[in-house]
Amino acid sequence: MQGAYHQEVIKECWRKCGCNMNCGNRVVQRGITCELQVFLTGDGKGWGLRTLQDLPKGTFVCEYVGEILTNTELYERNVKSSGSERHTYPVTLDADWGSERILKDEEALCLDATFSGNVARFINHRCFDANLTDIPVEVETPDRHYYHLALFTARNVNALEELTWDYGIDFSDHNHPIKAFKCGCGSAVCRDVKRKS
Ligand SMILES: C[S@@+](CC[C@H](N)C(=O)[O-])C[C@H]1O[C@@H](n2cnc3c(N)ncnc32)[C@H](O)[C@@H]1O
Repeated sequence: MQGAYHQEVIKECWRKCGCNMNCGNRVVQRGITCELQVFLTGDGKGWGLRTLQDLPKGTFVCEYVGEILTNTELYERNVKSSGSERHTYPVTLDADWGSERILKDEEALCLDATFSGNVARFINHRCFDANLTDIPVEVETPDRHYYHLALFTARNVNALEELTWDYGIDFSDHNHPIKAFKCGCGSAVCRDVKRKS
């Protein structure tokens, strides 16, 4: 994943720490605190998400919420809905960080926001220089098979700026089970250049 602000994993305080909810190491579990707005982008990307306040670099914006599926369940869901265009992109959870073990498909988890999610499902993609970056966060459970995926600002973001995230799509991979959209991120380093020509 891209972003100027990136660290491997955040472990937030939990019930065994003896602190309370005001502890400075309980950020993601307190939920969204900045003013966000879903808006119509008007540039062909459909709905998007923007901030209504200036956000300094490193601000927690929101969690990426979705149904937790195994890769096998996601594949079956995709097969059943083939033909209808997908409007959300499942996020693969890189479970077992730090371990050399390669997970089997039926074990590997992902978050699918197609039927159930939060405002993060309105965040549009931007190649490379997106203003949000994702950081795995361990909240409450030390189980490394599942973690929360939190989105933080990768730089200072001004009020009314659209919030964007690099979905990590390989636009040249035509064999991927999910057909990529034609990217209109507008980035000078857009990865979808060949498809446009
Ligand atoms: C997670 S949704 C984002 C919210 C979406 N714009 C909506 O109106 O619900 C992902 C979808 O948004 C659109 N999208 C996101 N980023 C885009 C981009 N850079 N260029 C064109 N379309 C984009 C694509 O249709 C994609 O399938």
